[in-house]
Amino acid sequence: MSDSGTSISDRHDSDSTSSTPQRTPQAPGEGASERDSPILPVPKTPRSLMGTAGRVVVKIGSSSLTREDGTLDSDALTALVQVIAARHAAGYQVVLVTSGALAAGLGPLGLSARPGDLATAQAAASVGQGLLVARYTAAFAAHGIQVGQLLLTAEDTVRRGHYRNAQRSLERLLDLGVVPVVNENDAVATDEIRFGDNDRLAALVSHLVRADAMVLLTDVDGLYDGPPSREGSKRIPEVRSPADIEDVEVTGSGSSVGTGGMVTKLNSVLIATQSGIPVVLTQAVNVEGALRGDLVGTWFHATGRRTTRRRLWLAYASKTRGSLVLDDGAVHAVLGGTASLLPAGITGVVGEFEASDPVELVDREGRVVARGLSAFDSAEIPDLMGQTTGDLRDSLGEGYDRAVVHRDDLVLVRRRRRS
Ligand SMILES: Nc1ncnc2c1ncn2[C@@H]1O[C@H](COP(=O)(O)OP(=O)(O)O)[C@@H](O)[C@H]1O
Ligand SMILES: N[C@@H](CCC(=O)OP(=O)(O)O)C(=O)O
Repeated sequence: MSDSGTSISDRHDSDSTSSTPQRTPQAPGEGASERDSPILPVPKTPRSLMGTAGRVVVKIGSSSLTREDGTLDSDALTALVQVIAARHAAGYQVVLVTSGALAAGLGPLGLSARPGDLATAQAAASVGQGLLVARYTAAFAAHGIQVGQLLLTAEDTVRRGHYRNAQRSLERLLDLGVVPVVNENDAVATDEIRFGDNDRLAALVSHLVRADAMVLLTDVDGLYDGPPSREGSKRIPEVRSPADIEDVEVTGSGSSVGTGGMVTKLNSVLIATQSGIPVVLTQAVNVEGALRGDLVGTWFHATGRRTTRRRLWLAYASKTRGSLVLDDGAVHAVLGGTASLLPAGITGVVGEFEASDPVELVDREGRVVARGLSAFDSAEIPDLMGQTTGDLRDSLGEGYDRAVVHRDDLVLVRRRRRS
């Protein structure tokens, strides 16, 4: 139990925006809570909920934890810990997702800049991670708080089994009043499975712990309507839906130490808000105000309700093996949100994949419409294309009269435009 007597949350979908510090025990796992919610209105997510959000994930980027010379900024770290410790003492739960391992490892290895090759970057992160957690351990200890380190890869946040393990550890740590300190497992994450930035990791951790809100801390005070360095660019205080920021210019390159710039932050925001978790994006120095619900940075309202782990994996963490080309009717049906992809709507298949592999569903121009799990091997599909399920049953037999991608195994990437 935490100092304040809080215990694990009962994290039902309906609970996601109305938390108080008092929580009731929950058995970790998936069960009914991992099923998609029925189509219900998205609860309102005003900033004022921050003040009483029972469980918050706070992510701080490398740019906010490093000095100009690239070394770790202990003062910034101490200031952040002070704010989180106060929140913890008030009976609220915080999961900290922190970057900075690589930066912390540069000095001890005599490196002056981020290494270009993966192996040296991994070595620096390996050296730096120990130092980083030692700093956090000492800084939280000054407030009587224990920290627990969790190093995750993309797979751990979405793959069955891995996901449950991570979820169980996080729940137990929070139950014990520990502040979990999470980073990507840089030393072992290969190019294939790594995030590279911690922004999406923070969103998937927020989903995993059913956070009530997520705070992204960086070196700029929120999302600007153009690159912040450009004269005249203004901060956007509030975003109600992705359509609000369709025309905003964002770049993937950010500070010299950060990875992904604003692009990965907006991806992260999309994952969280579509899962029912509102986000505040602001400068690290504003963390106290952000947690209080002050008008700092950019507030992104939740736009959806909690989605299944499988759909998250499909949308954000899986690597597709090939693609299915859809005719216009199939594109329209799939974008409608309730139809499965039937063989009749497929006009082509690209790449080699096996049944159950993730594939992209693309329109005639090659634009990705959705991602899904194919029910057939790529080699089988040419014989099914363009045929109705009735014809297929007659010609190939039962077992072929079904969807190529079932609705439950499909996530939209492009939304139907309002007409
Ligand atoms: N439209 C925009 N609004 C705000 N920041 C932007 C925008 N486009 C690009 N950026 C850049 O994103 C950077 C933050 O990303 P990054 O360096 O990866 O930070 P972190 O280390 O905190 O993850 C900012 O320094 C800013 O220059
Ligand atoms: N896991 C890496 C973080 C990579 C990174 O730069 O992330 P971010 O600063 O969030 O863009 C580290 O600890 O160095």
